Amino acid sequence: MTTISAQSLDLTFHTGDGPVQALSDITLDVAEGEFVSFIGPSGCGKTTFLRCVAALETPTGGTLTVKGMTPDEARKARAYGYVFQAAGLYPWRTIGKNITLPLEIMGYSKSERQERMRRVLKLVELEKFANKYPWQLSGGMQQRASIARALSFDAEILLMDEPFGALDEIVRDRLNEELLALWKRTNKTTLFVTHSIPEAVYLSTKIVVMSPRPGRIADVIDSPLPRDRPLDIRDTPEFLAVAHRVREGLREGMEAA
Ligand SMILES: Nc1ncnc2c1ncn2[C@@H]1O[C@H](COP(=O)(O)OP(=O)(O)OP(=O)(O)O)[C@@H](O)[C@H]1O
Repeated sequence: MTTISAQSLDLTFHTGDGPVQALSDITLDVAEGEFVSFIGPSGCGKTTFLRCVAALETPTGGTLTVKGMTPDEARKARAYGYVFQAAGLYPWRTIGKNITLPLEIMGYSKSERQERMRRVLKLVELEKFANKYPWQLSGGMQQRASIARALSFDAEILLMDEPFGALDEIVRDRLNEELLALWKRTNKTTLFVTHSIPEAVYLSTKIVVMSPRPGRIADVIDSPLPRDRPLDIRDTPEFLAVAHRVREGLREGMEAA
């Protein structure tokens, strides 16, 4: 079943310096349970596309549906959770209270909030940290807490905008493995923005390679890799072949721009 469908999507920002075309003719279908990465140079519209899905931007052309609804209807139906590059946790609230905050706003009862908070902290293996404050956690743990918060209200779609961009490579590798395991357990449809070719290839069932000015799709790669992916799959010829195709797509996109 198609969860997200973009048909000939355009978005032009009108700025003081004239129009900026951020997205041009984006046509893409994302099936339920897929893990889709968006990769491309800075300014190619990756974040803008996610923001359109989240109803934070309004396209100026084309159509976009989320679970058969307009993005705004999907937002009201709480179809997605959003994870940003910075974990965005409130420093004065404990990890547990950061996670229950959106649930409180949504009107869940106290016992339901506690139950959900415990469940999602367990999913990201932070169950012992509910009473700690964000500054008592490492950057990677904070990002996991932020993922737990996005999962807490059972959104079917997870939107992740470079969630591991600020982390060192070893932590990032571990979080990639954990995210993959989490995705397999929860089967969430995931849209994931990254600048890293290995990260995109390791995580995704589909890789969308974008090119800049205006942001267009240069290539869409359906990954031939199995869903079970130990980290050392990155040394296999199949993995390297996909990585090569992504690199080619990025290069061709840059040359055409
Ligand atoms: N609110 C806005 N007003 C005007 N221009 C904008 C706005 N938001 C984004 N843009 C422009 O739209 C283009 C796409 O931006 P976007 O942030 O989506 O790119 P990106 O691929 O996510 O980049 P990065 O990898 O650096 O995060 C850029 O040229 C950006 O300057």
